Amino acid sequence: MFETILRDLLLTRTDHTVELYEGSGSNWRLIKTGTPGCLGSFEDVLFATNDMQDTPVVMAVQAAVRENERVLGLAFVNLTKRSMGLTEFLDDDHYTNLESAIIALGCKECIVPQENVNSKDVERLRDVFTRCNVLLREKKKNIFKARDAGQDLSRLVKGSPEQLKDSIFSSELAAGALSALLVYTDLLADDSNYGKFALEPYSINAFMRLDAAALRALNVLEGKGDANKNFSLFGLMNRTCTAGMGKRLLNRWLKQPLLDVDEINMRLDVVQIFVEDAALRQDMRQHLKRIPDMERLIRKVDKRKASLQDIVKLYQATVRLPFIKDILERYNGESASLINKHFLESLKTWIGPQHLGKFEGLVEAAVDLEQIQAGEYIIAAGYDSNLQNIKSERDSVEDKIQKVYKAAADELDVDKALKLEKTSQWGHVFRLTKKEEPKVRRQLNANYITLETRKDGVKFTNAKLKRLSEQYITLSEDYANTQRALVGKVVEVTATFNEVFEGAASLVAELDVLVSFAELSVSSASPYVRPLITSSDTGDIILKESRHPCVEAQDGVSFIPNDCCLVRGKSWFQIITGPNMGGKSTFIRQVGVNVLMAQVGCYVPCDYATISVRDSIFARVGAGDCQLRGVSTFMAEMLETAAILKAATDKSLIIIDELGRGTSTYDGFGLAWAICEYLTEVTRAPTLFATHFHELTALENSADSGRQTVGVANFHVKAHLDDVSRKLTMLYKVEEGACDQSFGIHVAEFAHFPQSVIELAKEKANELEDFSQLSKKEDGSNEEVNTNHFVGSKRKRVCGPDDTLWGAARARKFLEDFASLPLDQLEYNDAVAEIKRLKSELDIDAADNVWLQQFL
Ligand SMILES: Nc1ncnc2c1ncn2[C@@H]1O[C@H](COP(=O)(O)OP(=O)(O)OP(=O)(O)O)[C@@H](O)[C@H]1O
Repeated sequence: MFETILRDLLLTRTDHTVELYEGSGSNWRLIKTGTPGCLGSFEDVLFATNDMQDTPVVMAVQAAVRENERVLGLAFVNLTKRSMGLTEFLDDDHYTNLESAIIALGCKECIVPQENVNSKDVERLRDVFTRCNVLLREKKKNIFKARDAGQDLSRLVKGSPEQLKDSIFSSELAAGALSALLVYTDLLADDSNYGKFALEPYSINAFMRLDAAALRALNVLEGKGDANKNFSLFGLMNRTCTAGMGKRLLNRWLKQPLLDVDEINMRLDVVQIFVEDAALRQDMRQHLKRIPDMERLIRKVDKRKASLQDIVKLYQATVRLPFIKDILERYNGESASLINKHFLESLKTWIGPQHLGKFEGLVEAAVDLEQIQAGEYIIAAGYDSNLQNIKSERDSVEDKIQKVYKAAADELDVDKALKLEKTSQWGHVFRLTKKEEPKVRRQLNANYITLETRKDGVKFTNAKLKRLSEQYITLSEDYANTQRALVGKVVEVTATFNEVFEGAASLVAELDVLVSFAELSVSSASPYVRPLITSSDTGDIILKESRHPCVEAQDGVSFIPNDCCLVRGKSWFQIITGPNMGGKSTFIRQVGVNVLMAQVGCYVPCDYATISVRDSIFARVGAGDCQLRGVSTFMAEMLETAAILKAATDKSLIIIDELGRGTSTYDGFGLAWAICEYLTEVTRAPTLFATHFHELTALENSADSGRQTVGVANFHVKAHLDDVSRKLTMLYKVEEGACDQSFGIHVAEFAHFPQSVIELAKEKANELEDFSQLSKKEDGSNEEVNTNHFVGSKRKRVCGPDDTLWGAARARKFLEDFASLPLDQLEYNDAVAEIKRLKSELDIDAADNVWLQQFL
């Protein structure tokens, strides 16, 4: 139960710290502390029976304003991986850069300087951490000072301190954050940390940027409520088989998709090898499967907490490495030089006699490998002469004990009823059953010492056995102490190989994930394909017959594949309309998921794919759990959209689903249109915009109005409505062109609404449709007039897309003409005449345009 509670508090909810006290009465002592970012000594409990899937990171952040710009200094420590880093960057009001750094680093906990004010700014900062499920703790400002950072860091970090200077002194803010973090984590108090940490170069632009909304929309990581493991990309892609290491790397890779075309192709090359050669893949899996979590074992060795069993596990991993090398050497295809350079060269050095060969020799000499079968991990007696002597002496005492036993059995003449037993209380003793005891009671009383009489028999000894037993106990203690000291020495020597182990562990983890990608690609019902990758400035995003990997993997779903062609200047911005439940969300998300998978280095669920690298994916889909954060659904939607408008560039990918549905139809449509215009004209990112506002489809023609857009195209998801039975069948096929019906009431019928509710809904929808065409005259009679309300569930348009488009272009012209009048140079009367002229021209043009008339 303790393990379960601990897992919930520290791994799932990540909003608590845990302290464990030991004692009784009024005397209690704190013995363990853990927080989501520093699991501390709880690590052993948390991962005693479960693999460690993720390595938590704790960070420190402090902000300052320089020349009217917000600068953030960030430092982070990964205590499991023993790595740390620091960076400084500019950020906007929404802290979008900070959010992507939190996601990419897998931060679970953050410290910030205590602010006395409860400003909007601090609130927004807090909101970022809440959104990302990070425990935020405020710490005294004075620990965020850069003064000792350089000195402290040089004690903790491997390598020459000279190299550190640049990182430290280039940013005082980040160095201050690092100082605070070192105080908070108390790393300097434990000298086993000295010289052990790797300083990682980190830049917020190193990987594809993902924010919390995108992670959620694309189902990247496992969620608590997931019905099965294929619900999330992590669950689906996790076919890793090493204990823990592969899982953790996959977790990290999913949060850090690559940007460099060559790096992506390198991963894809390796995946391709294992996709194409099934035997190679199977053999590799067989060996990877037997590799324990080397990273955790190394850490135990580092902390000198490893047992002999841990050392044996490391040994079992190292003896597998030559097999892995042999499998890699069997490959002689096109990418042989890559395999050689990336894996084989280092692998060969590590397993050679100078490195792991020595370690294997140590284990084989020191550990009694034969006893392992019996589950005993002990130092072989022959490894140490002292140990050997103690063992021989103890063996001879044991022989003598056997002789005494035999003599007693002869003397008491109770045949086989006399037993010799080893107890913890008295050492070796004799035991007779209660039934036999009366027969020899006289002899016992005369020559033996009775120790205990219980149901299971009488325990007794004699002077000889007592003396020998005491000798045996002393020798056993000596033996155990000598064993312990020797295990300590073995662990000490093992620690000298840690750097090699670390290299080998990361190589094995990488192979594990890449083989896992290959396994997924070939084992799916329709195989995946290798994507062609182009840089972000060139190429399009073309996915032929693409699928959503997680939806496709659900039982009972027969997935209908769809093409998606985001072509620059033509269909870079796509508006997707169609009935509820028609598959719009699934389609737009699947494009995001495919792009993410490709940049992680995996094959994609398509028949053909070419992808222009994206530096970020922004997604606004679904409401999420915003109520918990004290924000209304609509406000959350607006906040997420604001972040997209601020931070997206032409190198991003934007996915927006049903924007503006949380407010009135008018406001929603207005916002949606304005956002689309901004995205097509300013941001210019490839975008998939799923909407129920059919009027938005008019944007497609906006290029005709002379504006520079990225290429807007309409698509719709198809559904079939049977005229006779009124049955609606979703075809899930995405086709070109707009759709002008929403079928909302049909979907309600599917959901088995009471018939009376359905009927009323239809009636009211019709009323609204009529209302949009009829306006009541004052005398109460109905007269058909042209109104321009965008209302009605089916939104039968009084003004069509062409009206809107033409009208908007004409209105723009009027405003431009008006703006270009030299009013300051004209006489008053001339100015009035000019304006009247413009107005009357507009009136004439607007006579046939329903949309324009509403403004006149
Ligand atoms: N291509 C497909 N092939 C098979 N089933 C699909 C496909 N796309 C979607 N579905 C199924 O249809 C369901 C509804 O899809 P989705 O949520 O994408 O519809 P939607 O158009 O966004 O609906 P709404 O407008 O109501 O939000 C999905 O849960 C999925 O089970």
